[in-house]
Parts: sequence; structure tokens; C-alpha cells
Amino acid sequence: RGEQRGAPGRIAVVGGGIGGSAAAYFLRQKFGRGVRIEVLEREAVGGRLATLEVEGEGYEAGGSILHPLNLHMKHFVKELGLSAAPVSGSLAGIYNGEEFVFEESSWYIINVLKLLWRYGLNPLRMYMWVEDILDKFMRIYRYQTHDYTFSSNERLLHALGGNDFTRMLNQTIDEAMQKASFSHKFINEVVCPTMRDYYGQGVNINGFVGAVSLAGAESGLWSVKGGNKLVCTGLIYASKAEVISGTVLSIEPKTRPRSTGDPVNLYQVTYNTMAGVTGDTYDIVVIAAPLNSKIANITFKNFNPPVPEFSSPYHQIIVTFVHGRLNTSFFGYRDPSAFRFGAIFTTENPKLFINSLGVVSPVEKKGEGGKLPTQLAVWKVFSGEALTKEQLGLLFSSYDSVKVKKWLAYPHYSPPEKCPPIVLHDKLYYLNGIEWAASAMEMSAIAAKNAALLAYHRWYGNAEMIDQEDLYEKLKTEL
Ligand SMILES: Cc1cc2nc3c(=O)[nH]c(=O)nc-3n(C[C@H](O)[C@H](O)[C@H](O)COP(=O)(O)OP(=O)(O)OC[C@H]3O[C@@H](n4cnc5c(N)ncnc54)[C@H](O)[C@@H]3O)c2cc1C
Ligand SMILES: CC(C)=CCC/C(C)=C/CC/C(C)=C/CSC[C@H](N)C(=O)O
Repeated sequence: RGEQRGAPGRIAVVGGGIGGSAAAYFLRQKFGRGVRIEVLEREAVGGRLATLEVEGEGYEAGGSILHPLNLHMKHFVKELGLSAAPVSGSLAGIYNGEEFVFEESSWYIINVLKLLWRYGLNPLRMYMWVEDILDKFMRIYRYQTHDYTFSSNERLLHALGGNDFTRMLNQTIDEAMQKASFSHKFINEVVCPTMRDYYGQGVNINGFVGAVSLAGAESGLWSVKGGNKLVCTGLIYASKAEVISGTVLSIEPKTRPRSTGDPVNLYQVTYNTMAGVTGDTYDIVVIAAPLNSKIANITFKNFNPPVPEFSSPYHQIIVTFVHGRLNTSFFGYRDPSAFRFGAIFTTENPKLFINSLGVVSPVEKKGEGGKLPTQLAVWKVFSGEALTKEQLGLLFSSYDSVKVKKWLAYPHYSPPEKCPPIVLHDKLYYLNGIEWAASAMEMSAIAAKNAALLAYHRWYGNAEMIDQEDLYEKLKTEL
């Protein structure tokens, strides 16, 4: 047990996205009512969870879908009195730039036969492969329920899936699936389009984020009625944290004398507000924004040893909402009435200027069933670069409104991957390193709980709760 027993006075959370708002919520749970928690946010609470208005209705422009086993997000929705709505699926087609290599049917049995015919047992084996990974991944909830925490992302992943999980960070999903004897055809025509849709990158992304994408293609997906960002505002409200509108510029360690005479270690956080540059001191700081010069460009002053620089790039994604009619002949269908796909995925082809496109429903009408693709509908197009007028003209036979959102969306994955540290300094924690394993809402929530538990156990010197080996076996016998 350590020397510091009194509760901390003030905690700063930098960033009000799902990571920061969940951190505020879990920090409140752990440290209790006495601590003052401030969330410093430079833009809107929600961060990469945001809606965009098209034709008077809101649509998810950032993080949109959740897995049925994303248990933190499920718990938040229940706790905050929000509603989960199923993501309505449309018929999917996989387009290779010349033709559709796979066309989903509305008949389940036809799909099974088509998949078997083209890919043999690959789809079934993939399902089992992903379930095995998901099973191990689910161990995190048990560890966190028992208050255990990890001081690095690698240790966290190792505690879930041993060397198999850490190895997945060092190889591409292509290599991982080839080693598991999946066919090239299946990887190129089914796995790659999923990666392109979800992470805007092909099968060269790391095996772990690849497996997360494949889990994200399972059934039972859902989203939050009214918009996923409602979870962030709800969590901040529930945590009774104060939101300060400002851009954090720098963080610096300071030692101040206490009234008792002993020195106390604090962090000076300097931020820019509408009223000018100001700042405050905090006992604990949690950074819940990507430390990248193009995103949260924070200077760490006078740290010894210095806080390392994280220069790895984030991947640009452009989300374009188009209210219009699809030009089905672009996809080789001269007769629009024969075109039934409301979700189009693409294989790797340099000629293609889009990653995917699909018909979407407004956040208030989630779960009500989508429009037919040939009707006037709102299409959500994912691409690496902004679409030109000419490209929009190729994709749509007519359209009346276009809304664009540009994101530095998620890490540009390039294995072997090393996740940035969680502990940047004594009581300075960083959540977004986990994104280098996989970027998803639930991953940020897991990182937030892990950081809150870590901050708590390190503050009170509970070393036995941190980085425990063989937790899975230990907790099995604890039942
Ligand atoms: C287009 C898109 C689609 C996605 N789809 C899905 C999906 O379907 N399912 C899923 O699970 N995930 C999805 N994701 C990923 C998911 O949205 C992110 O992993 C998650 O939202 C990250 O949350 P975060 O709180 O960690 O970071 P952010 O949401 O980025 O939050 C960081 C916050 O910090 C603020 N900030 C940054 N710098 C500073 C500073 N210096 N001072 C003060 N504030 C600062 C930012 O304004 C931001 O609000 C998607 C992401 C994108 C972009
Ligand atoms: C963390 C675990 C175990 C599962 C998460 C699975 C999941 C829901 C992954 C989705 C990740 C993601 C970045 C999706 C982006 S785009 C999705 C789609 N094109 C859309 O916008 O609807």
C-alpha cells in the first residue's frame, strides 16, 4: 500500500467523446462524490459520435453501429434511460469495379447455398474463428467487474487472449487468415470489403482490428435511438462532471507545498477558451483524445523523462450523405427495377473511388426499416477523398442535397503495431492508445474503465489489482 491515502481533489479529463465521458462516469464511481471532475472539450461533446442533418433529419456521421455483446455501451444505454434500436439491414452486394461478385438474396437458404457454392466452408469457419476471438475478448468484463486493471494495452490484450492476441497486432488480417487456411478468394471478396467499409483500409490492417470488423458484420447490430452521442451527454450528466469548453494546449508537472508542509505533485493544464488562455491544476489527468499533432496537439512541458511523441497517422475518411436516386447503370444494372441492393461493398480496385455506400435511416427512426434502393433515399457514401461533382454524377442519376463530413477517423493501421502507453507519467493516463489495437466505441469504453480503475488503484497503492497474471484461471476458481 502506498503513501497517498486521502482522496484526490480534482481530476481533469481531456476530451468529451465516448472515451472521456465514460472515463468521467467510471472515475466518479471509483473516487466518489468528493472529487471535482472537469471534462475539457474543444468542440462538441460526442467527438467522433456525431449526427449530421440531411433534409431535416439527423443521421449518424461517425460511430454508428454497435455489437450485441458490446456490454459497456449496452449498460450505458440502460442506465441512462436511452433506447437501443436494431440496425435494419438491406440486401448487400459486393462490387469489384466491373461486376457484383456476390449478390445477397432475400431468401436465407439461397444465401447459404450461394456462399457454399462460391466460398465453400470459409464463411462458417470464419464465423467460428471470430466467435473464438470474441469469447476471449469477453473476459474483459469479468476482470473489470472484479476491479482488475492493466497498466498497458499489450498487458490487457494478453490477459484476454494470451500470445494469440498480442500476435494479432503484429500481423495483417490477411496473414492471420491465410495462416488459418482461409482462401484468397474469400479474403479478397468478403473480408477485404468489410475492412474497406469499416476502417477504410484493406486487408493490411492488423489481425485484431480485422477480427473486430468481422464481429461488426455479424447479426444483431444496434445503435442508440436519437443518436449514439446521447450516451456521451448522458454519461457526463450522470457523472456530475463539469464541462469546460476549451482546447488543451499543454500539461506540465508541478510540485506545490501543502498546508501541512509536505509537497504535493499536481499537473498544470493550460487551455484556450473564448475568454483567452487560462488553466488550472489537477491531481490526476486522463487524456481521452488521440495524441497526434493533427488532433489533440498537446505539449508536455518539463516531464522527466519526457512524454514520448506519438506521430503515427490517423486515416482520413470522408462521409458523404446524398439525398437522391442511385444510378444503377454505374453498377452494371441498366434496369433500375432489377437493382435490389441497399448496401454496396467494394473489393480492392484502384479504379474505385468509394469504399462503400448504403441507404441509411435517421437516428430518430432507427429500426423502422429502410427505403428501397431505387426510391429517393438518403445514401451514406464512404470514401478516402472528397467526391467530386463528376463522381457524384456517376453514382447518382439525380440528387437534391449533399452533406459532407471529413474525419481523421481511426489509426492508419500498419502492423507490426505497438500501442502507445496508458501511463504517461505518475498520475497522467492516456486512453486512446487502445485504438491501435482496434478503434470502436466499446474499445474506448473499455479503455475508460481500465484507466479509471488504474488511476484509483495507483492512487491508493492497491498493487495487487494491477497486471495480475493468470486472471482467467484465478477468477474461474473464485466462482
Ligand atoms: C466515420 C466513422 C465511423 C465509425 N463507425 C463506428 C461504428 O460503427 N462502430 C464503432 O464502434 N465505432 C465506430 N467508429 C469509431 C468510433 O467512433 C471511435 O473509436 C470512438 O468514437 C472514439 O471515441 P473517443 O472518445 O476515444 O475519441 P473522440 O470521439 O475522438 O473524442 C476525443 C474528443 O477530444 C476532443 N479534443 C481533441 N483534442 C482536444 C484538446 N486539445 N483539448 C480539448 N479537447 C480535445 C475532441 O474534440 C473530441 O471530442 C467510427 C469512427 C468514424 C470516424
Ligand atoms: C469491440 C467489439 C468486440 C466489437 C465491435 C464491432 C463493431 C460494431 C465494429 C464496427 C467498427 C467500425 C469502425 C465501423 C465503421 S463503419 C460501419 C458502417 N459502414 C456504418 O456506418 O454503418
